Amino acid sequence: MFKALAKIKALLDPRDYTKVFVLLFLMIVTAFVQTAGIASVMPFLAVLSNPDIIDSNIWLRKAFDALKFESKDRFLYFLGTAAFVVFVSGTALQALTQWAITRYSHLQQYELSRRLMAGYLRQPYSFFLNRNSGDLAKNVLQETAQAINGGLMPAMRLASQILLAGAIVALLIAIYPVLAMIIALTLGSVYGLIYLLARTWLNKIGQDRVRANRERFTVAAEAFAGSKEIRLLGREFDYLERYRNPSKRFAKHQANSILLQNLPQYAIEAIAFGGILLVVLYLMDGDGRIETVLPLIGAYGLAGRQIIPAFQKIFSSFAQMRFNSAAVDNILADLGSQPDSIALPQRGKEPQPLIPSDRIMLRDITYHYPGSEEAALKQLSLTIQANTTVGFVGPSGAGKSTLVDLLLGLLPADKGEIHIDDQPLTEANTRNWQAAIGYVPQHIFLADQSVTSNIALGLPESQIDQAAVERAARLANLHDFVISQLSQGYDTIIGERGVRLSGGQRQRIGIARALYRDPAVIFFDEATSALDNATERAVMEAIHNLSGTKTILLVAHRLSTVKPCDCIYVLVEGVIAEQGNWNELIRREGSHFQKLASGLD
Ligand SMILES: Nc1ncnc2c1ncn2[C@@H]1O[C@H](COP(=O)(O)OP(=O)(O)OP(=O)(O)O)[C@@H](O)[C@H]1O
Repeated sequence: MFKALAKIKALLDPRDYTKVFVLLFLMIVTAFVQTAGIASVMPFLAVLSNPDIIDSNIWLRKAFDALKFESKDRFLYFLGTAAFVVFVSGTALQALTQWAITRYSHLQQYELSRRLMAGYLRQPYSFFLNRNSGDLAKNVLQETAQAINGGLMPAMRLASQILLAGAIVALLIAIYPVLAMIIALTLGSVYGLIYLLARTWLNKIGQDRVRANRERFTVAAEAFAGSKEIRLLGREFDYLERYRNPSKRFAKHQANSILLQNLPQYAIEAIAFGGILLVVLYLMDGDGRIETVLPLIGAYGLAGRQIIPAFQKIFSSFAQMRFNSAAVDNILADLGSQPDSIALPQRGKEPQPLIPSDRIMLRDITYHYPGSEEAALKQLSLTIQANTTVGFVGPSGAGKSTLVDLLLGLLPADKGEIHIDDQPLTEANTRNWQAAIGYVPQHIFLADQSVTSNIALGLPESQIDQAAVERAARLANLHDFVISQLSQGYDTIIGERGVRLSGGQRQRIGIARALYRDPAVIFFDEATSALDNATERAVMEAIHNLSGTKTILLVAHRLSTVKPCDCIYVLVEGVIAEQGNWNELIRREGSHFQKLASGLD
């Protein structure tokens, strides 16, 4: 139990701990006032059934005299009104507590999902290589709600109901100890027994719920991302089947946990009804005087009305916390310590670009992908002179994209160093290095936004420099197309993943995006493969025109793309096999480059 509470504490924003104490204070006051409401009915019923009790009962006499009442009838009205006011205050306080708990919990849900999202965004790039994006989105959007609604909320409710039930039981003990003990023990043991029996099962279905949810999100994300291929292959039914099983398991577990939470209520209601009849008979069996019995019955009736739901809520909170402990664990695992995390850049505070003026140097770089035995890069060393254009070619799987990702500061080398001029690339200056870079990847990510927003990706509209957008679009050979063929020019929305554009147009948006910041170093990773020959020639001409003023690194399959490069590196199985300019390499007999040129490698 303490472990569960410690986990729930870890879900909270530490800045909000004091609010938990305020809530606890509110709960204590509520429990006290509600119990006072129950107790306050006793003097009223005692006087109602026998007005002469005012003379014989010392407390009633004192109150009657102190408040200077003259008639017993008026005193009775006063007692009734007082009981009503205290009772209503208790109920109002209960409503206030529930409101505060609900509001606090929902704000914590927002805060938790924001913290988790920030945590993910801070993760190193290698984290995303091993995680499913559908799973991450599900954790941020849905599982945080589950952890709060099924972990934090019930824990709060548990505290408030334990306080209330405790206070009522204490009152009942003060009135009639034996009966109070019987009631507390009966309720406690019925609920306790059901909980003990269901505990392990709740754990099991809670864990499977998390698994089933992950599976159904992954299948749904795959089905929509691959809708084209799935349709062509006619695999819709297979995807539906793959979705059906986890989806059904998920629904079943949710329903079963709710059913279990409510199940004892029905049994307890029957027991309670019989119990009240027994209490009445038992009390009447004593001295049997109505003025003694009626206040007790009244107090027990009201207490029962409060205590049974309180026990029910205590039980359902325990059950809910047990069922959702796997969801809480799942969030905490990702929220936990993130030793590799990188601080997010502050808004409006662009890091100072780290621009190479002399060279970019790699020394003895080795890199293994996580879980992979074979190194993708093996003791690779090379020097790129600043403001030159270099090309990387090589057979598929040779390590070209891996080399680019290391140079981009996205993957950390296992061994070796990268130097920008004389500065080693470290965690501290990676953001500065990245601020100097423009990157066009193999697969361009496009947002379902306007052309302008895609070129200035992620920037708020007010901060977009439209002149820079157009300059970049002209360089990428995109401007004429946007102006003449898109109905709303740069404001045209291009659809999810750019579905309303051709492959070549998408790639040109990617190129314009890389050029938008007017970077000093530009990486093209197979960036022109989707362009037709004429467009590629035009784009490459524009890019090569930048050489001399910028450092340009090109990864290419089409050898013609790297022909004008100052230096071409041939990568084979993670090492630089050959290097030189086009003329040198093409003349080398039996070289890898010759094989690549003739299409044999
Ligand atoms: N995320 C990953 N996890 C494990 N291994 C990977 C991962 N990405 C790439 N690899 C492996 O690393 C090696 C180099 O891959 P890389 O993508 O760098 O090659 P490439 O030269 O760019 O190939 P291509 O020209 O086909 O794009 C390959 O053997 C590949 O299987």
